[in-house]
Amino acid sequence: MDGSKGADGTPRDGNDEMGSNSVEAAGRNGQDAIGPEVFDALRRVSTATITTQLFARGLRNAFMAGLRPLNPAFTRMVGEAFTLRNIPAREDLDVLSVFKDYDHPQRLAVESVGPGQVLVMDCRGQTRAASIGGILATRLLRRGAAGLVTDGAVRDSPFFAQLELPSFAAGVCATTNLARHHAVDLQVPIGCAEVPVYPGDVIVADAEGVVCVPRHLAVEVARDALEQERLEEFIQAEVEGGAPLRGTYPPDENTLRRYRSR
Ligand SMILES: O=C([O-])CC(=O)C(=O)O
Ligand SMILES: [Mg+2]
Repeated sequence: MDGSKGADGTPRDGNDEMGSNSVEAAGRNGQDAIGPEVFDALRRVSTATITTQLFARGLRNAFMAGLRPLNPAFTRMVGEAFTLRNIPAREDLDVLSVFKDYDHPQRLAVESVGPGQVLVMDCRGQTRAASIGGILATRLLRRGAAGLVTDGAVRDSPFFAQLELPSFAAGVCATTNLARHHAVDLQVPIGCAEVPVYPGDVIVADAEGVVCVPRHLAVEVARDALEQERLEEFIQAEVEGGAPLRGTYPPDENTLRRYRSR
């Protein structure tokens, strides 16, 4: 990519407070190389901005439409995806006694999510049973998880409304998971709200919802998203001050000059 321009075509200014160099260095070594400054940057930008940055790179299906935060006081979330895939339940297999096995995939998933990771569950959009409940979510919190995401439902939702763990779901349903879901695989590619999620992708959420950033794009999206928001803050102030859209949004050369010399 042209070093002087962001992915949305807007120029970057020089005083990048995240420090582009340190960020790019952090991403060089592949799977284990996303630096904390990248997560910090993604935590500071909106999911809307991130979807624009992904769109500019050809990715149009990254936002998990329809998922809502369960505790409006805890929506900011950034972490690597730890995935759990469910298939439809079968009555003869999915009975209460399966949980006598502490290594049941649903329980194993909860006990495997690492500090800073986000448990992302594929429930095929099926909300007529819970995918997780309050006790398991509490365990995730104690393990240091960054949050949980499901395209199914949760049970114990009044508890989730108080829980200090960012949690996003497509609905609420008191019925236990076994009624609809059979947990099968951990750490495999999944679909969540029709969005592909690969283990290790970077999951970002705010009050609007959840977006999945493919891992290999996390560094540049974080960098360019910060710059997009700086510019948009300026544009917002211009529009609040009475500026018309023409020349302002998107900014023409005049507006950009004033932005750069502010
Ligand atoms: O059966 C479940 O989904 C688990 C549950 O209620 C909980 O974790 O509190
Ligand atoms: Mg419960």
